[in-house]
Amino acid sequence: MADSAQAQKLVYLVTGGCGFLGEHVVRMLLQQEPRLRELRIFDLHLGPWLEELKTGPVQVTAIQGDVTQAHEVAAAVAGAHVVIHTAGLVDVFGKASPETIHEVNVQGTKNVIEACVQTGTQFLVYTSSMEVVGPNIKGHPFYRGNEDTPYEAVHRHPYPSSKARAEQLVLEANGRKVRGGLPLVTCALRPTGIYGEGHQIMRDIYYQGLRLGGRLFRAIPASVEHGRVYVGNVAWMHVLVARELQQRPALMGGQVYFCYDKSPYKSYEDFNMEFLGPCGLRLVGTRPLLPYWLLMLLAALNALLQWLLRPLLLYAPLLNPYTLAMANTTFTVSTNKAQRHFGYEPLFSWEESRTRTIRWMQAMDSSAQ
Ligand SMILES: NC(=O)C1=CN([C@@H]2O[C@H](COP(=O)(O)OP(=O)(O)OC[C@H]3O[C@@H](n4cnc5c(N)ncnc54)[C@H](O)[C@@H]3O)[C@@H](O)[C@H]2O)C=CC1
Ligand SMILES: C[C@@H](CO)CCC[C@@H](C)[C@H]1CC[C@H]2[C@@H]3[C@H](O)CC4=CC(=O)CC[C@]4(C)[C@H]3CC[C@]12C
Repeated sequence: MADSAQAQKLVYLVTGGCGFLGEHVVRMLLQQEPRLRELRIFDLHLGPWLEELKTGPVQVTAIQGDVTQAHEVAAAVAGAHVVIHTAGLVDVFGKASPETIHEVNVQGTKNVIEACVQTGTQFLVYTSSMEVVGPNIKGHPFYRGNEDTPYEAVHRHPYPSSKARAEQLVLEANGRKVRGGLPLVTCALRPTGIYGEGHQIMRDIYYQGLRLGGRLFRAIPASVEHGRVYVGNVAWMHVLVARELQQRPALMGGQVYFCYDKSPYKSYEDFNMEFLGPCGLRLVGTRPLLPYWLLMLLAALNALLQWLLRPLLLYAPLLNPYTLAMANTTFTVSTNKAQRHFGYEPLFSWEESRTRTIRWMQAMDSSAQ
């Protein structure tokens, strides 16, 4: 609990607070951070659900803005004690140009750092990604690794390259003097593939399954493990890290933490079936139905079609050479660094995470009918 001197004194800013993860961080802060006085939510697109939050005891300030615009960021950051920077362009499907991805993820992060320095905000938590590590372009497995596991991180795709550069900038900024002379304290959280209520890709896969008559066809061997973590636990880690960073700056400043919980190690497709199965979908095949070379060919064909059609329309299917490589390369984490450094334990068990996700999918299903 908060000590009385600090009760309801703090101003937090969440960038990207209307996104999939951002909304969970916002709601978690309101539930779990008793020292909050004001919560600022900064996003390119504000959600209508923000209105319901404005009736509670914490002042909720919605700010429509763009992280690529330094002056908008500085205005939002001024007077905040803590910034949680989750805003980002998450695109591995070729919807946005590499320049736009760089602008939002790298320049946007630079703007957030500079705003903290100029306005005197001392604590910055950055939502990074497992992708800053891998899987790398060589397809090397990362099997239950931790933050110190050696791995050749080599990126070509704009999304992981931009996340890696932004993370580096955030970590390098740790210790810089902010206005007033105090040191900036930063750290980065690296979620693996996040799932849970509001997950757009899960929604897309679900509707794809419905279009295919309630079936999905196995494309990836069941033996390939893909790390997943429940959105509620990722949000909880953000809240805890932001709180503890203020108590233990020397230990936590400049550190990276993978986001983890008790979700089981499975292939991307088998894991999704934990939710899609109870919603009536079936995964056909115990082994991939198509040989890998044929999948690669289809993925390459999709990439070619995307390029050819670009002047006319946006063709951005789930399967492309990058997403195929992601799904087909083992990448799982096994670590207790967050527990050791700031006492993190998952707030939601696997059973609860699964039930909540299924309930959300079933509600989505009935509202679609
Ligand atoms: N979804 C996943 O599995 C993972 C996501 N992440 C990271 O978590 C963060 C949040 O991702 P999601 O919630 O999945 O994505 P999302 O797309 O649902 O949320 C991102 C939010 O940022 C906002 N945003 C985008 N460009 C902006 C700009 N120029 N100015 C202000 N706001 C802007 C969007 O409007 C959106 O509300 C991202 O930084 C992403 O890289 C990391 C690991 C896994
Ligand atoms: C080959 C298809 C056959 O079913 C399946 C294609 C699945 C892909 C769309 C996903 C497989 C792995 C996902 C990524 C992974 O979970 C890590 C991520 C981290 C992030 O920071 C952002 C999201 C993502 C890139 C995630 C995106 C979707 C996949 C590539």
